This record gives sequence, structure tokens and C-alpha cells, in this order.
Amino acid sequence: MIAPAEGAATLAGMSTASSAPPVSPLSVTAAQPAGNLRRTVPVSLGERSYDIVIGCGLLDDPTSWAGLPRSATALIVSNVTVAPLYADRLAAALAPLHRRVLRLELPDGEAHKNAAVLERIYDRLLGDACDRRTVLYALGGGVVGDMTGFAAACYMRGVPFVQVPTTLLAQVDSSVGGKTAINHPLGKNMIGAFYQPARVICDLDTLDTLAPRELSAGLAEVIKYGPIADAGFLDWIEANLAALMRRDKAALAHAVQRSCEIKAQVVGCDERESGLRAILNFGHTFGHAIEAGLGYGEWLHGEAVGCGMVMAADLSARLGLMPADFVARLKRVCERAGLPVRAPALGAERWLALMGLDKKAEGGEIRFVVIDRLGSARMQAAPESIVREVIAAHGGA
Ligand SMILES: NC(=O)c1ccc[n+]([C@@H]2O[C@H](COP(=O)([O-])OP(=O)(O)OC[C@H]3O[C@@H](n4cnc5c(N)ncnc54)[C@H](O)[C@@H]3O)[C@@H](O)[C@H]2O)c1
Ligand SMILES: O=C(O)C(=O)C[C@@H](O)[C@H](O)[C@H](O)COP(=O)(O)O
Ligand SMILES: [Zn+2]
Repeated sequence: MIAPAEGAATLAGMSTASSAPPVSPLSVTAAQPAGNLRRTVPVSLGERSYDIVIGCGLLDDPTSWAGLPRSATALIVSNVTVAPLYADRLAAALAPLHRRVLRLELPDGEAHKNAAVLERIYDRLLGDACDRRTVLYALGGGVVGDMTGFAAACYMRGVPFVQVPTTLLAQVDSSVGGKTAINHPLGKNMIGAFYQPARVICDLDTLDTLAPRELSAGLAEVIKYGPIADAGFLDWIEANLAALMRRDKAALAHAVQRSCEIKAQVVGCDERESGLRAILNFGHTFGHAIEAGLGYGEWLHGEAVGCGMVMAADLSARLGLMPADFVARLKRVCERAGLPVRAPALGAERWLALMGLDKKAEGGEIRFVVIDRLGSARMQAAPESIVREVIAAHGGA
């Protein structure tokens, strides 16, 4: 049963309580530094603080790796697609820090983000007698990052790990903030831990080899930050979408930087999602239902989030929080980014059952992230009749 409820959690409302810098609106033509576009975004979490380094040529730049934990052994965890592209260069960069740089290639894809494949990381660590100072490097997209982070959280009750994200989605979202997890057949990211990396290295050059569909999936999470936290960023995305889609490095650098700044501020206020952090889940209640309902990997995570954001925008409008033209605007930018916006026809009952398992649900009540004005989000339950209307209106019934 879904009933109306409140639960305001806005970045604007909570940012004053944080020592993090305020999230300020962006100018549409943000100035970019010259050279390799390098910039650093700090994540302020006390003793768990770390930097997100963004730029070109970072894999081969020794300064990217300076100051990371030194240890006898490192394990690069990647997958069969990414390792052939970048693991040699990463291993060479790590040689000064570790006597032994081991490698593990996991199978590729969301369908492999599960307990059986996670076990292979532990098998390798134990098989090679890796001690508790061993550093794990997650080289790949969000699947590799989430699984490596979870393995790092669990192995010998915690070893250091570094995120080296190679998809746009991973650079703007999954590598930051310490959510690590595997999927369960019944629900997305259901088994996991909060565990922060020691550093995040976003080499924009790795995005050159990304498939167009994956670039679009990453843009969904970039778009997300506009409605939830920064209306000016949504303007900037709309104005610079063509540049982003042709992988203009300055545009990508800015998109990754601004996304990471917003995520870092939210996580700095609420690391373990006791309130505010839930705004990062905009579109995800619908989106995770799509992923689990169709079988993991059928739709990409970013694709499901894009469609889910359009549905959540519509829910916000039907609840009287936003005007109808906001829904049209969000749908248009998602379409322009190459994202699907028509929901799969899972049937209303299946949608409701899947969303009932969402981590934000409490006491059987589904709670959604809604937009209450551009740049501000909060969590709210909704009458089941309205949720059914949304599912039907987007083709999901
Ligand atoms: N932890 C978090 O906060 C968080 C946030 C968002 C998403 N996620 C999770 O992240 C996952 C999605 O991440 P994703 O979109 O990166 O998917 P992914 O990890 O499956 O990577 C997408 C595809 O691109 C390939 N690839 C990666 N880098 C490449 C490169 N540079 N060149 C060519 N191919 C490359 C991968 O092998 C894969 O086939 C989901 O499991 C999602 O739940 C987690
Ligand atoms: O970092 C967060 O918090 C997010 O919600 C970011 C999301 O984009 C991401 O997909 C996350 O993995 C979802 O987390 P979950 O707790 O809903 O599984
Ligand atoms: Zn997501």
C-alpha cells in the first residue's frame, strides 16, 4: 500500500550544516584550465576523505598515483573488455608503489555483478596470499567498481582500494561516495557496504573507447544532478549536449567535475543515506524496477535511470509539485542524449512489487525522490492510484 507521506531532504536545506563548499549555480560558459584539463574535487569525510582527480593522460602521469598507499602487493580488478585496453598502462604506473601487481579479469556485464563472481576476487586474493595491506584497483565501469569496492570492504575486514573509472557513468557517479554492492536476483544492489576509496582517478581519455550507448547511459546520471541540485547545470547540459556527445574533452571535464562536486557535497553531508543522500536516487525507484524486472543487463543502468527520471518527474507533476512542462523538458533532454524514455510493459502489479523492495521503502510504503522545484529534491510517498497512472502513462502497464 502506498500512502502519502512527507520526508523533505533537500541539498539547499542541509548544505548549511556542512563544512563542504556551497553548491553554486554554474555559468553556462564555465572557464576551463589549459593543458590536460586537470582538476581535483575533494570528498570531505574526516579520516575517510579523499580526492577525485579528473583530467586527460592521468593513467600515465606519475603524479596521479603519488601518495597512495604503498604495499608489497596490488591487485588490479578489471574485466575482459577493459583490461586489454588499459591494464598494462595501469600496471606500469603502479610498479613504483608495489612489488607485485596482480591482475584479475572478471566477465563483463551487469548480469555478472553477483555473489559467484565476487567470490572470484576473494579466490584470487587468498590464492596469491595477499595480506591485509594489499591495495585493490578497480579498473572499469560501475560494475567493476561496485564489486571491487565491496570485495575491498570485506577482504580481511577491509583493505584499501582505488577507483579508476573508465565509463562516463562511473566517473560522474559510481566511483564516488563509497556505495559498493552486488545484485540479488530479487533486487538491485541489495548486498553491499558503504566503503570509501583512497582516491578516484578519472582519466577522460579512457572515454574515447566507450560505446555510444554507454556514453548515453552515463549522460543520464549527469542529467540527474541538474533537477536534484543545480538548475543552472541543467541549462548547461542542454546547451552543451552536442559537445558532450562528440566527447569534447573540455565539456566532459566540466560535466565530470560538476557532477562530482555535487555528489561530493551530498555525500559529505550524509555519507550513509540517513536522509539527504537519497536525492541521488532520483529516477532509481522506477529505474531499478526496470533493471531487475527485465533481467540485469537488458537495459543499462543509465538507460533505466533516464526513463525512471522521466517517470519520477511525471510523478512530481501529478503530485502538484512541478509543472507539466518540466516533464516534457526532462524527456526531451533524455531523448537528445540517446536514452530510451518509454517504459517496458512489465505490468502494473509487477512494477509495484519490484518497487516495494526498493531500499527506500519503509513499512511496506514505497517512497520516491520527487522534484519540488528545479534544483531541489525530496523523498515522498505517493498514492498508489497516482503511481499506477504514471506507470500506465509511460507504457509500463
Ligand atoms: N556505487 C554507486 O554509487 C553507483 C552509482 C551509479 C551506478 N552504479 C552501478 O554502476 C553500474 C553501471 O556502471 P557502468 O554504466 O559503468 O556499466 P559497466 O560497468 O557495465 O560498463 C559499461 C560497459 O562499458 C565497458 N567499458 C568500460 N570502460 C570502457 C572503456 N573505457 N572503453 C570501452 N569499454 C568500456 C564495460 O566493459 C561494459 O561493457 C551498475 O551496476 C550500477 O548499479 C553504482
Ligand atoms: O550514491 C548514491 O547514493 C546513489 O544513489 C547513486 C546512484 O546513481 C547509484 O545507482 C546507486 O548505486 C544506487 O544506490 P542504491 O542504494 O539505490 O542501490
Ligand atoms: Zn545510478
